[in-house]
Amino acid sequence: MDSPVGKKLTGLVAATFTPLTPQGEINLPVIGLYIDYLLEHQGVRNVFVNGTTGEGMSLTVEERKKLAEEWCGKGKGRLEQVIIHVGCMSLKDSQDLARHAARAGADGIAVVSPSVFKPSDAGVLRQFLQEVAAAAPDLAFYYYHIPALTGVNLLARDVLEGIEKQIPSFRGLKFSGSDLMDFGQCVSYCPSDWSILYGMDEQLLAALVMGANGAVGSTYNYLGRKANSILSAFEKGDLTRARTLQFEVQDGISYAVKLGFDVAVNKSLMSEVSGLDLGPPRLPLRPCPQPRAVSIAQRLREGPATGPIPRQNTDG
Ligand SMILES: CC(=O)N[C@H](C=O)[C@@H](O)[C@H](O)[C@H](O)CO
Ligand SMILES: CC(=O)C(=O)O
Repeated sequence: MDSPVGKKLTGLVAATFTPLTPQGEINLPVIGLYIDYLLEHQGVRNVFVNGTTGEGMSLTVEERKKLAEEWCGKGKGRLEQVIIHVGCMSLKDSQDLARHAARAGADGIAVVSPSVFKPSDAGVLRQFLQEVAAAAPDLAFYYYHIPALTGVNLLARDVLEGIEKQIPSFRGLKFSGSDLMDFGQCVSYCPSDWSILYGMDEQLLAALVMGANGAVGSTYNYLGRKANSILSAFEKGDLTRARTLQFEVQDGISYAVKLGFDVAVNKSLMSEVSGLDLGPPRLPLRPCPQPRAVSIAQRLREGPATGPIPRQNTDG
C-alpha cells in the first residue's frame, strides 16, 4: 500500500447489478460467477457495489451488508478494488454501513448526497460526508456526484472545497454528470493521488481528455472490453480509434434510450449479454420486457443493421 488508505483507483470500475432470485431476494451465489465474468470476459478488475445500478437505495441495510461481504469475500485476491457505496437517507445507516465495509475488507467507500431532505449548500453536504467518513477513517473515501438522480444541483467543485481538511481519508470522486467544466475544475483542484472517475459512459473520451483517472459505470459490466480499448487507444494518442469506439458505445446507448432504458432494462441486458441470471429488479422499477433486452444486446453485438444505402451512379 502506497498511502495509509490504499492504492490509487484507476481504469474501469463496474457499477454492479444486484442479483435477485425470482422471488426478489438477494441471490448471493451469483456473485462469485459475476466476478469470474468481469475478470475473464470484460477485463474489469474493480467494482462499485450497492450504487445506483445495484439498486442500493432499494435494499435494506442488512441486505447491503450481506452483498458487501460477498463481493469483498469472493473478490479477495482476484479483484483489484471493491468500493462499497454506503450512502443512505439516514446518516446513522450510512455510518453503520461504513463501519461494516471496513470490517468486510472493502478497499474504499463512496457516498451519494441524501436526496429527500436535500443539503441546502455544499458546506452542509461536506459535513454529512465528513460524519460518514469518520465512521471508517482508514478507508479511502469517495464522493458520488449524480445530480440528475439526486436533484442536488451543487457543483462538485464546490463540494470539494477544503474537503481534504475535513476528511483526511478523502481520495476522490465519481462524477456522473455531463458538466465537463465542473468536471475539469474538480480535476484541476485534486492532488495527483486522488482519483477522479467519470460516470457517463457515453462520453468517457471527453472526460479522459479533461483528465479523468478512470471511470465507474453500468455499461462496463458488458462493454468493459470496448471501454478498455478506448482507454488504451487514448493512452497511445490514437484519438481516431478512441472516437470510433466511443461512437459505437454511443450508438448502443442511444438505441437503448430510444427503446426505453433504465436500471431494470440495463440489468436484463447484462443477463442477456453475460448469461448470468441476475433476476428481476425490485419495485418501484418495472421488469424489463425480454425482447427489449434481446434487441439491445443484438445492437451492441452487431451495430446498426444497415449502413447508408450505396448510391447508384446514374449521371455518367
Ligand atoms: C444513472 C446511471 O445509472 N448512471 C450510470 C453511472 O453513473 C452510468 O453508467 C449510465 O448507466 C451509463 O452512462 C448509461 O447512460
Ligand atoms: C454508475 C454508478 O456508479 C452507480 O450505479 O452507482
